[in-house]
Amino acid sequence: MGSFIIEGINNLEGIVEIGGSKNAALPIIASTVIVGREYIIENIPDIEDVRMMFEILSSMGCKTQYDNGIALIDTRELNTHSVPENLVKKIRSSIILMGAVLSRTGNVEVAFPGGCEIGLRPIDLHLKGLRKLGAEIHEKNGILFGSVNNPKGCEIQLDYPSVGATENIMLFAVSAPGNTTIYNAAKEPEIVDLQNFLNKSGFSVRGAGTGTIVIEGKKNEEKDILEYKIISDRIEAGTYLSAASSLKSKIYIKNIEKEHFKSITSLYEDAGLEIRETHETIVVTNRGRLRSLEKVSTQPYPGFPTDMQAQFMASMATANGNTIIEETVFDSRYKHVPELKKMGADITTVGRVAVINGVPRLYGAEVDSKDLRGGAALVIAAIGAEGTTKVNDIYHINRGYEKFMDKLRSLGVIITEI
Ligand SMILES: CC(=O)N[C@H]1[C@@H](OP(=O)(O)OP(=O)(O)OC[C@H]2O[C@@H](n3ccc(=O)[nH]c3=O)[C@H](O)[C@@H]2O)O[C@H](CO)[C@@H](O)[C@@H]1O
Ligand SMILES: C=C(OP(=O)(O)O)C(=O)O
Repeated sequence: MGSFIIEGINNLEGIVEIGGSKNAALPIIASTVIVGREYIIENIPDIEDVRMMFEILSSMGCKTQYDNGIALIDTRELNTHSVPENLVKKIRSSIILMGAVLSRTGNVEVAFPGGCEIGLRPIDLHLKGLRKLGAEIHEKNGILFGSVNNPKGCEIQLDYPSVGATENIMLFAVSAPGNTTIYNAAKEPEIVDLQNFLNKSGFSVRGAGTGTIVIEGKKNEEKDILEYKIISDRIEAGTYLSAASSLKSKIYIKNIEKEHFKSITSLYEDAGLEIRETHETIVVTNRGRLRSLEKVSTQPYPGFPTDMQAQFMASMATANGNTIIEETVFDSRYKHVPELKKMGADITTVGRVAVINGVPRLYGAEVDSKDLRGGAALVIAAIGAEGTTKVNDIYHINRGYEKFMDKLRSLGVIITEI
């Protein structure tokens, strides 16, 4: 399954360019099936999850080509409403195809999705929303069968601002006649990107980025080739920021949308990183050991993202003092903790709370990556550790980080893949 070997070093220096956002690209690629046409989408990250989404679309009769960040997608010949079970189970965003395929064909068959194992991850809010819009959905042997005769816009109050449920409902509501209003919608920048994409496609969505999204359902017969550019990945940018945190470093992080990751930069500034912003670049300087922070809770956007929790924990593992982290979004997202402890970290978890007692140095060890961000956090920890670290099962990391090894090398990290 592949491993990284990382030699601990003394400082990071260089420039790293951030790619397109995984969590924006995946639902946008899924939404291309709603209208059969050709699309040219730029800034698509070169990652395993995207390759998987292309494989799903290809298996359903669509054509996809990808080269150097640009995808050509042709969904005119979609020939099934059945999403292949083996592929659906590999990525989380495959569930978003439910709303998109229902929109296009009025029917869908899809298994429960995969993705990182970071808790229960039910899809009750997706199903509740789609049903309210008129879909009939039942489950048999782990497969969801959906059909719709008379979709109708409606008001949907989400019990929690779920990213996936908001996206799924948007993709079905765009073609359900009448207005749909989603209350307590997720506010993530990736939702705004999806709205922008849908509007450019000829649909009518407004309010994304706030808790209330209004979708005017309508027939969309646009046929022209559609061009779009995905936003950059705020979590990838945050991950390189965390790489600078345990060493004396000066790195330039390019191609960012800095307003999207204010909650990340402000936390690292509080911990002692110097961050200077120019238009699309931030310059991060670390002059020594970071300070611990009293308490950090993960929250839906605009709060501190759960997708940065593991990397932030790796940073705080060598900070001066104790930090408390509370993971409020997922119920089981601490699988990186036992691995960080193998490297000498002093961390105790009780339920969703982790107490990190910063130690002066971590040391190299053999550790296992259990999920995407947890795996990245182990690499971050290894960069500042004394000695050699072997991080196993790096396919988790490759799901969501584009050219991770090459980008780290460009910052001076001594890393090889075996
Ligand atoms: C591909 C993608 O975009 N993944 C992101 C998306 O995941 P995802 O869309 O799965 O995350 P959600 O926002 O839906 O989940 C947040 C919380 O809501 C719960 N929940 C969700 C749906 C539901 O029907 N019922 C329910 O109880 C989940 O179990 C979890 O505890 O947002 C997460 C939260 O920012 C990120 O960590 C993921 O990187
Ligand atoms: C949890 C994540 O991804 P997914 O929802 O695709 O599993 C993530 O990107 O951190």
